[in-house]
Amino acid sequence: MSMTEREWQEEQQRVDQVVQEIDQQMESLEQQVGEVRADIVDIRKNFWDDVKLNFSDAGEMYETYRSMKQQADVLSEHERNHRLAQTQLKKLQRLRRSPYFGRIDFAEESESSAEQIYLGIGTVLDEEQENFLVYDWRAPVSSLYYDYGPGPAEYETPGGTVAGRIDLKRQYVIRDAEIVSLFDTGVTIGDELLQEVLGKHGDAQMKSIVATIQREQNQIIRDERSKMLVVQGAAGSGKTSAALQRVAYLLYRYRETLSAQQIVLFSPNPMFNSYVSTVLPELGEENMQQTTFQEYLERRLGKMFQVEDPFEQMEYTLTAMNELGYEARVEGIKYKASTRLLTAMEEYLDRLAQGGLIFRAIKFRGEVLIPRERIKELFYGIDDISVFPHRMRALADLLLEELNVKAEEMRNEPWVEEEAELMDKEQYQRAHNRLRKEKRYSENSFDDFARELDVLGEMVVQKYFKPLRRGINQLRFLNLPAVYRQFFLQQKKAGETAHWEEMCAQTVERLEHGKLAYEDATPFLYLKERIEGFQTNTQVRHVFVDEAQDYTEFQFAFLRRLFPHAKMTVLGDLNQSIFAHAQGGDRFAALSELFEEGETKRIVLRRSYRSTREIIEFASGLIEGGDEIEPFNRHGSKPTLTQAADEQDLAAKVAARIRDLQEAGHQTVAVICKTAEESRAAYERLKGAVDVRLIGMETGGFEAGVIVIPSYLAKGMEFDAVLLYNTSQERYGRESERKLFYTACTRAMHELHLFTVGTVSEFLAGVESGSYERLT
Ligand SMILES: Nc1ncnc2c1ncn2[C@@H]1O[C@H](COP(=O)(O)OP(=O)(O)OP(=O)(O)O)[C@@H](O)[C@H]1O
Repeated sequence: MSMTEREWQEEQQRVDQVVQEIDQQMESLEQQVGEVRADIVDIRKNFWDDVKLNFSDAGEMYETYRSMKQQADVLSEHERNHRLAQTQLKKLQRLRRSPYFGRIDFAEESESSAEQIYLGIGTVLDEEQENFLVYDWRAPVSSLYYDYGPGPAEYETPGGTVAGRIDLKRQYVIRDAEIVSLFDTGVTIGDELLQEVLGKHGDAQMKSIVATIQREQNQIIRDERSKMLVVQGAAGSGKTSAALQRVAYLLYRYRETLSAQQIVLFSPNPMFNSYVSTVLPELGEENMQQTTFQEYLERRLGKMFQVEDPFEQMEYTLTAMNELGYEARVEGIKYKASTRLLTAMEEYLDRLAQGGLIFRAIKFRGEVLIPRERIKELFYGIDDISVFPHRMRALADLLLEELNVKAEEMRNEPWVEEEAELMDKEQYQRAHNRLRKEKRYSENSFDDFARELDVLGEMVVQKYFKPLRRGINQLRFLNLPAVYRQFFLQQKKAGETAHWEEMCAQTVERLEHGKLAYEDATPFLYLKERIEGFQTNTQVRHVFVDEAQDYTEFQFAFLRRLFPHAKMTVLGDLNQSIFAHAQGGDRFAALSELFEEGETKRIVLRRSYRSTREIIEFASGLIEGGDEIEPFNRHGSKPTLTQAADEQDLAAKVAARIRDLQEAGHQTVAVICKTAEESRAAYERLKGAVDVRLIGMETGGFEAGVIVIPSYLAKGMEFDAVLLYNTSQERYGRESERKLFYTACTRAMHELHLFTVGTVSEFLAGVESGSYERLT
């Protein structure tokens, strides 16, 4: 539908009016901010003048304290207002540039005339503070815009459902207060606008999608009922985008009670954190907390072990297939990810309750003070067979008592007396004072001297025992690595396992070297927590897990326990299950068991927005069920496959393609290699010919330009153009590498180019030969 000249003018006039109002509000806010700032400076300057300082007696002191506290309170209240005003000011600045992006004319059932509802990233009220010039996109009424086209429509409010009719749905692109484009749309939010948004070049930062949120995404964003929201979404279907918009929505919906600190996003790697970090600030919201599961494991276990990270494990599974013990390790990775291990471990814990825990002797100056057997005896002698953590605490108390007895005995040992004699004057004085206070001095100076020595001896022993006591309080007498090891020494073969003994032996050996493999980290931590007591986080209200296909069932069970008061939003794509532990089956099904029946909701996203139709059609041939993925109708050139003669030819051809892509104006170009090893080699070959950056685990940030990156690190991100460095059968031949290959292809927005030396991967057999172009 085309817009008449007059309509356009009228719309621009309205923009002008709103901008005027925003200007006024900004002006008065700025003035307010200025005043508050002046006040703050003033208070700070006069802080000590305004409080009455008087410390002469208790009453006065209290007065002084009160007056100081009052001043401090006034100051912090002012500072809070200042911060709020400044946030508001920033939001208005953004709104001034682009006050809204959508409009619906909605007539409630009972009324004949429609109200015009404009949607932007924040609320703008008119001068009287009565009418909404712009509604926040998260307001209840705004969901109409995302859920319906013209015709009957309804939305939920806290007070109930409001039904009516949409007469018009219009979209705007406004830049610097000028309407750039304007169109009316049907049910789905304008393909035109989406086309425009998606056709753009990518940059190093993820964008907000408020203006074009799709109906099925809106369901995810606004869900308030589910305790567990599970999203299975195709590559590029907007899972991460929806998750971030959902955070913004929750912060708005529960603004009185929920803060950004109470929301945690688990992301795949630190680089990803930087990639998504601008989305929320762009919407005028504070960022939620971001972490990786590895970061958590490190924090909990890093002092005890050298903990392997998931990408090291990945690199091993992708490169070490010819090494001894490879199969056993991969088998172990799968077993240790499963709830079979969880069950076996629970049984083990039941056995441990009766006997078999392993302790460390408490040693002092190289000698055993309390032997292991004694600790064991004490532990299993505790009558109360309640839960482990309580028994541990009781044991610690018994050991502390035992330690006191030892201290008593030790007091008169020669080394103690020697140390006591070496004590300085001050310490002597303290011993003296103590005896006086306790009225233990007699008239006999010889006895008194002995007593003094006794007290000094006690002081010496106590000083030396301090670390022991601390250790006992931290339950360091428990030998957890040995307890974990023992499990693998005793555990009988579980199910279909061809390399059981070898896997167990490997596990035991690694632990003996102070190493904890990634697959062992969560089970180990679980065992530790079950025995010592779970450390939970009761502050967090919402946990988001992105790239959820990478997590094990075991890890989910763990997260659930770690955040007992949180709702969970779990987003992933089973077709991108690239870890060895994650092959096959609907692994999200088990998630519903973490909560009560009816508390879990599943949403499936089939539409893919990232890549052109040509790229999706190519990539979906690589996986089973790929035909269920619906490409968004945006066209580009067909993917290409270039045959290279050898490694040198390969690098030359890749470099030439990179130059072409840069000339065509692509900002972000990724050369994706299978492994870190291959990435390094490719980088060495390319760096002389083109300006490239090598990305590894330790890379924290993400910038525009050309990068060389291992496949598993590129996960979750997107690039204007993707070049797959070497897609030979040798590199991508094992069935377990299929999803890795697919994941790499789906990182491309506009162009996808494959290169190969020798026979190309068999995975391409599933792809229609017409869907890509062969080059030499
Ligand atoms: N409603 C939308 N409007 C505009 N762009 C969208 C929309 N939904 C998704 N996109 C765009 O599609 C691309 C892919 O989105 P996103 O990274 O969130 O997908 P994903 O499902 O997390 O992908 P993957 O599983 O491959 O990591 C991004 O560029 C995003 O901006």
